[in-house]
Amino acid sequence: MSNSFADVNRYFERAASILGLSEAVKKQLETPHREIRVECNIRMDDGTIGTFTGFRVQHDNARGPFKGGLRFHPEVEIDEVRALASLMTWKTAVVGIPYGGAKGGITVDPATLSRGELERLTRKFTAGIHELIGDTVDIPAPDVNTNAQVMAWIMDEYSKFHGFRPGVVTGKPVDLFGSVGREEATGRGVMIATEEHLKSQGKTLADATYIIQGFGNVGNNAARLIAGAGGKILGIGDHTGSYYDPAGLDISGALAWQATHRSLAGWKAPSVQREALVLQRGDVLIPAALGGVITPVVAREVQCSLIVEGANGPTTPDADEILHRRGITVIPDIYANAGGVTVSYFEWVQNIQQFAWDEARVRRELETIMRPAYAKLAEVAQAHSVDMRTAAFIVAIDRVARATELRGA
Ligand SMILES: NC(=O)C1=CN([C@@H]2O[C@H](COP(=O)(O)OP(=O)(O)OC[C@H]3O[C@@H](n4cnc5c(N)ncnc54)[C@H](OP(=O)(O)O)[C@@H]3O)[C@@H](O)[C@H]2O)C=CC1
Ligand SMILES: O=C(O)CCC(=O)C(=O)O
Repeated sequence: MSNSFADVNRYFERAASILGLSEAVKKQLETPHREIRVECNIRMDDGTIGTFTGFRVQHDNARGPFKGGLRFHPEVEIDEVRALASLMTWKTAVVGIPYGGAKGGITVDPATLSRGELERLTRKFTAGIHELIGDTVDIPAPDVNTNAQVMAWIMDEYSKFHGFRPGVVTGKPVDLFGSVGREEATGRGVMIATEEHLKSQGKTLADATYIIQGFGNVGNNAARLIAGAGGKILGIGDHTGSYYDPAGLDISGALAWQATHRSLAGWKAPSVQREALVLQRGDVLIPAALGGVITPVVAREVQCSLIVEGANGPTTPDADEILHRRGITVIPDIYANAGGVTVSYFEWVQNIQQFAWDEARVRRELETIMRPAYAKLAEVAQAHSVDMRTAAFIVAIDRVARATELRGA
């Protein structure tokens, strides 16, 4: 399952036509600025040569340097990277941080590589794109199957060409100019987005039950934080196992199991089929794995009344329409999962200032961005009588279009 650029552009078109943008401006905003494809040949541990393909799509930089994660996954391909890059443009605009949008990826299953092979591949990719990234140009960060260590290798490889520039990537280890709070930031942002919406309904996080698909960086931090705020998590799952208990799952137990076994496989809790997890009964569904998982078939059967998109592009446009008709509210990815890039922004600011913030400050500043952004979307949704996704795209496109016009051709 992957994201498609055409799908993102259906959402774009819907909002752009409400804004009354001309065809020329729409085309300018939709079209990626630059697409990089690099062949990465590395020496494998067994002495053979491994050939992998890496991509970086720089979608738009009207509002600041290109910004977005790097994904290592067997399904990475150019159309998906384009889709994810454009989502980054709209995401950074929705939360009003001074960036454009980009995304990268390498078509590889990192589980099949040794640590040494992974490092050589990361360095090869960095060497292939180093002239086109930089702390004022394009700033990668973690995404699916990449982490702080991968960012450290990118920073180190980049420094061989350009000297010490820690702001070239974010999501670095805290011991290597990373920011406290970046690791959990996307999950924390998902929690804040959920809390804001529940608040608008007169409820708290503790008043709802949750199903979370994906138990990686986004999913497990969202689960931990929501459970910590009193929310009852009924369902969780990763690639290896899905679990559902209407009485509530022991999230601390799941996290401890994952920490020692590196996945949820074998965890002792009532299990369900992987595809069935998102269809179970609960109040809030948080997809936090891959794109395209909420298809029209799923949308017709989902039982939760609120979907908070931790993943990028989890809902296809046809499914989105069905959810809308069924009265199911969707808090869209470009707002709901923006906590990660927001704390990446804080990391970049700290790198530039060479001054580290404490965790309390990171959390406080994240709240001051995420909470008013929700209020803005709710206001626009009401003013235009549209759903929250269309409202988010209206806010984002308006900001990017204004910056583009002010900068001129
Ligand atoms: N990391 C970040 O800061 C941000 C991430 N996102 C988005 O959030 C989503 C998750 O990213 P992230 O948490 O970083 O990635 P991770 O690689 O840390 O985790 C991905 C999770 O999804 C699970 N998964 C993969 N395929 C399936 C499947 N078919 N069914 C169920 N679970 C599956 C993985 O399971 P397993 O480990 O068993 O393979 C893992 O638990 C992505 O869409 C990403 O683009 C959005 C904003 C920021
Ligand atoms: O932290 C970042 O720069 C980007 C994270 C990301 O890839 C995303 O928000 O989808």
